[in-house]
Amino acid sequence: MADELKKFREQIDRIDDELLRLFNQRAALAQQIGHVKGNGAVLRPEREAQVLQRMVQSNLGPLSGQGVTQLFTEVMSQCRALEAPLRVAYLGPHGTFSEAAVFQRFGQATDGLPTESIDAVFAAVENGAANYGLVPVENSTEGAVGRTLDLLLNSNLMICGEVMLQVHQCVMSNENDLSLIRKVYSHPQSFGQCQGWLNAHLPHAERITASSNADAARLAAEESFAAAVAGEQAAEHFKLKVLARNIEDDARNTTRFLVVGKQEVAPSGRDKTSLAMSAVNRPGAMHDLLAPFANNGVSMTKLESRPSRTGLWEYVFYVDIEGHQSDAKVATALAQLKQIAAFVKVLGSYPVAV
Ligand SMILES: O=C(O)C(=O)C[C@]1(C(=O)O)C=C[C@@H](O)C=C1
Repeated sequence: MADELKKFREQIDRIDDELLRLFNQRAALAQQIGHVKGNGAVLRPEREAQVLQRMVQSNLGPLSGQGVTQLFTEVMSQCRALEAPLRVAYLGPHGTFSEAAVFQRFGQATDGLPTESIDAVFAAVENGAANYGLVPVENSTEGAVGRTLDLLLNSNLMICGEVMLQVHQCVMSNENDLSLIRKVYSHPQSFGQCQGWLNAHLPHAERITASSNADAARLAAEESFAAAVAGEQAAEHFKLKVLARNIEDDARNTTRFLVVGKQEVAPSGRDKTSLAMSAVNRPGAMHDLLAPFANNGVSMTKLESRPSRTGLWEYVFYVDIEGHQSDAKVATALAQLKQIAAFVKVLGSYPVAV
């Protein structure tokens, strides 16, 4: 048994030596690419998406597709950081799901900049304090994030990418046992996602709303007999014990985030285009707006409406379509749409989340 273990570990050592040599060879190439780019953008979302897709497709296992994605995200993160530091603004404080989404997408060699609001994320990118921003746009249980949609409409920033984060909620506390909990802090959205579990396991604990999950964890850390519902990252940050994991009522609970920046992203081969549009006020106008997509064989993956804020009962429609704005079909559909819509703004073309 001991002999066998030793033999396997020697093989692993040899593989690690080889991996290290190859990682450094890859990193040196990234440095050379950095010089070729000069002052151009270091982050190339389309290239990163292609690298991840190719690796997932060629993966023969036993590593999972998600595992391969995580490994290569970190490899690219380290390589990219040798070209230039990457600063990404997000909705803070430390310990939020937004922070987790930043590191899931960009890897650990990233400088995260927590801000106080979604507005402040946009402002940080606009004024150059951050290279990119990451903002929540919709949750599978709670729906659209209106503030993000409104800001996209009025900002010059473009959507450069999307991130899908599986949201797992935990109960965390200074206490060791659920039976001691008298108060639970959380953000209203998280309470909404965990109602069933809380009713079953903490029916008598008072539920107190906090401005973010991370703030809930901070409050719970300052008290006895209190707990917070938040992501595991908040427990680590505030040194709380996790008393229960995955307490969300829907196990598929997912939040979609957008990466915003000043860059137009080139096609990756698997892209989405987001746009905002409004119809002239006459019968059938909405139907007409959707016709260019159907007529050109462009699939719509999302349709969301928001009050336009310019007149009573006028709406802006947010649409996601498959394909890049430079694809022939998409370009034709957009040209036709511009002829008939009262207003159209392309918010960006970007790779589908890998
Ligand atoms: O191909 C590039 O442009 C690189 O800079 C290399 C690399 C990588 O590590 O593969 C790193 C950063 C870019 O965002 C894309 C890819």
